[in-house]
Amino acid sequence: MEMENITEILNDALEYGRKYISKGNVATYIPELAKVDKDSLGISLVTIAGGRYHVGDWDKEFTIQSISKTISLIFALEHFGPEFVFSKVGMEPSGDPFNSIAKLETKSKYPSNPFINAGAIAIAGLIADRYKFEDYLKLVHRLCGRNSIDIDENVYMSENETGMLNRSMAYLMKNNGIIEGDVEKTLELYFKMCSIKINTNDLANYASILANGGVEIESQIQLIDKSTIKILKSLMVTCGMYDGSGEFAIRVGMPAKSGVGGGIVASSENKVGIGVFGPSLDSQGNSIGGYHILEYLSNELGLHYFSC
Ligand SMILES: NC(=O)CC[C@H](N)C(=O)O
Repeated sequence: MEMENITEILNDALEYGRKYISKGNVATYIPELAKVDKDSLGISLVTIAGGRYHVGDWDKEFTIQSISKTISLIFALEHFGPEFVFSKVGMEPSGDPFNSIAKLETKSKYPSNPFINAGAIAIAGLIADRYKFEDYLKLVHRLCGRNSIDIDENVYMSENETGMLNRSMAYLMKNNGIIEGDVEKTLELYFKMCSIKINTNDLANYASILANGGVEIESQIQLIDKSTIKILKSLMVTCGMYDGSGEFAIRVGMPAKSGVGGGIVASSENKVGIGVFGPSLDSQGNSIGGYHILEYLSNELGLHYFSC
């Protein structure tokens, strides 16, 4: 891949993404998130050869939100194994909004996949029974390459105070035997996971490990098992962009995961890891600027998994 003019391409991508900001809105259902600057936009890109590039608001911190669901899946797969994890949650896209409770009542007591809220709460339940938030945070530090990462207390409190739909799903799953332990402990862990503060550089570091088969670029250490990577990236392709995952697969073609804080993590196999941030969201809850930035980069740099 030609990387000489990468900063120029990133700046062009940023300007392209900026045009879409006004078509979206920041998340307001978590009151603390409504306070963020809608116009922020940043990109970080790390190549598997170790090149690092940043443009825009790449060092602005935002909360990781649903991107945390990928790291809790890694944590659960590596501590409990796939058989146990997938005895609690499915592997299929839901086709419903990320916070929908509907299918838990009408279709199956098992959440459709680990990346919708219900699925991630079920996985938080597995973790909360046996581990502490600090154990999870250590994995975040390792994957993002920064030990100073911590939670945003205000966002955590805001989610805990207002997350009644998440609370309802958790109690329904407790009733149905999906959550075995303490529901409030499960929710505390889930809300803390969502409230972790990161920047796009942290996401690009993490994404570069995904692009590099689980191996950290600098140390060449295998941080994530290859079998975990296979499951994780497959789910990122099918479910990573909520019920917009199908169109994203066509337009962008990278395993990715978004969060309502405005972040998206995306990786292109054996090429690059990318983190983008733009808190203005589309109707599905994906960063609208970030989505278009990734589409631009996919086209310009040939990052689509089926690009030829
Ligand atoms: N899609 C998201 O990023 C949602 C995460 C958010 N903390 C919630 O539980 O609703």
